Amino acid sequence: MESDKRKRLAFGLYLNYFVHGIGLIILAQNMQELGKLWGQPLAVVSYVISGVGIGRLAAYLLLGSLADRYGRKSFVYIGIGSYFVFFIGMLLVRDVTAAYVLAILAGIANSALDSGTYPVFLEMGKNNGASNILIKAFMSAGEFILPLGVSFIEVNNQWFGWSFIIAAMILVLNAIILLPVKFPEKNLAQEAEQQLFAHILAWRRKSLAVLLSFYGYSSMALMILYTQWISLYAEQQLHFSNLQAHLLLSLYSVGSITGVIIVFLLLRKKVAETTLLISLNALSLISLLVINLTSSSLLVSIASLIFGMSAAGGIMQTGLNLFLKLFSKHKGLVTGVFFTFGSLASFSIPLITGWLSKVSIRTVVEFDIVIALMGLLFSIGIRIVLGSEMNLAQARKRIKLIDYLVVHLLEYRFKQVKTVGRIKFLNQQMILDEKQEQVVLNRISVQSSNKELTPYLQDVYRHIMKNSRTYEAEDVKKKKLTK
Ligand SMILES: O=C(O)C(=O)C[C@]1(C(=O)O)C=C[C@@H](O)C=C1
Repeated sequence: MESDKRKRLAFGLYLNYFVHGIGLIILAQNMQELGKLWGQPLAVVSYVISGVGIGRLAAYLLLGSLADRYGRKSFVYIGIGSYFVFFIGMLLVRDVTAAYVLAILAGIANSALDSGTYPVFLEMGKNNGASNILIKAFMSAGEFILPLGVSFIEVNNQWFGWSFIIAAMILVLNAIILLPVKFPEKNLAQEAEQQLFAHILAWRRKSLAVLLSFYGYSSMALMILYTQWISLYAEQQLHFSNLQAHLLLSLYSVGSITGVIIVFLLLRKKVAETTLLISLNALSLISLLVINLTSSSLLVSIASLIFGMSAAGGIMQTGLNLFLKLFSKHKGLVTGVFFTFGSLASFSIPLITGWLSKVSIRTVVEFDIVIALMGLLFSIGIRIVLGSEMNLAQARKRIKLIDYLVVHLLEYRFKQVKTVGRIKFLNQQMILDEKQEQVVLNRISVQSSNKELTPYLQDVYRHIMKNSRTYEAEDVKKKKLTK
């Protein structure tokens, strides 16, 4: 794919996620206005918002598997179209049932975009899935800008619907940007990837699918719980001022954006996904423990920043990337499965924590520690099942080190061979010693711990000994000449 087209495609796809970031919070940010429009109390508006989650849950698996069959572009367009109807429709409908249907449509839009987009970035290839991490950055930018826009509109006494209209306009622009772009051939990079994962046995693949799906749940749950409860926890349990308590969430967002950049750069440097999963999950566990164990506002603030960086810096997307690479024939379906588990978290965590909060808000935060621990265990499990040899660049780095050692050992061996050669020359013995060569080859067979490798090792040694003979002969010839 030419670089201009590639840039245009990436830009369009990212811009969709900027709008999606807006879509994620636009209903919550306009609850009062929407309530007025529909003549309903806030509780009913909140009920409508839950429709988004239902739409997601219903659509992910179906759309994901269809996206594998019918190509990605149509699904990106289904996403754009559904979101467009959602944004405009929300301003037009006057009854709650219609609004609920539109909310479900937003959920469908979300799943269509995801199933159509995440696989594409991997199929564009080249940077180890780092581009998928930037999706998160564009979402965060949308989530960051919308509240500012909403308060700007409010302060200037403008119509609340403008933010909906602007979001819809960006979608129209996107539809135009993406129209002439050809998406990469489905599963183009697949062959190379499959080579890399071809050795993974069926039972390992099954265990990895289960672990990564659970990781889809835990990584989403970790963030949802934190953002929902941290301010209340800081105010009620740590006795922070209202401002300090809300600042924690802002620090979390700043951390999240920083984390996205860090994870992006690390993935480009070919750091293995499993290394990132383990270290970032460990970091989010540690920061939650700090938040739980101290009430110092400085420490808690730093911990909130680090938690945002580690738990919300694209680590969920990193898990998805790994999942996609392992099952590269079914990228759409895998995206669907992963986010179905994520949606289950968005749906169940508010229910579970609502119930736990009756005990205390501290218990709720403790529950987040349990989730972080589970996430860490899943990551370690994934690393163990996968083995550490799955990253091409990393494996090559290890080979480089091994070759360095082998070259030095061979040099040392040739030095000894030279000595043997000179002794044989003095004793007027033949250079070729078939018996000795057989001794060497037998020894290799005894020494090699992997019997599958024995014939290869013996062949390597036949070549080494052939070269030893040539080396010995050359050395002897030189000696004769200098005599
Ligand atoms: O041990 C010897 O006689 C050698 O010359 C060394 C060596 C070897 O590389 O191991 C090389 C040539 C001989 O045919 C047998 C063995």
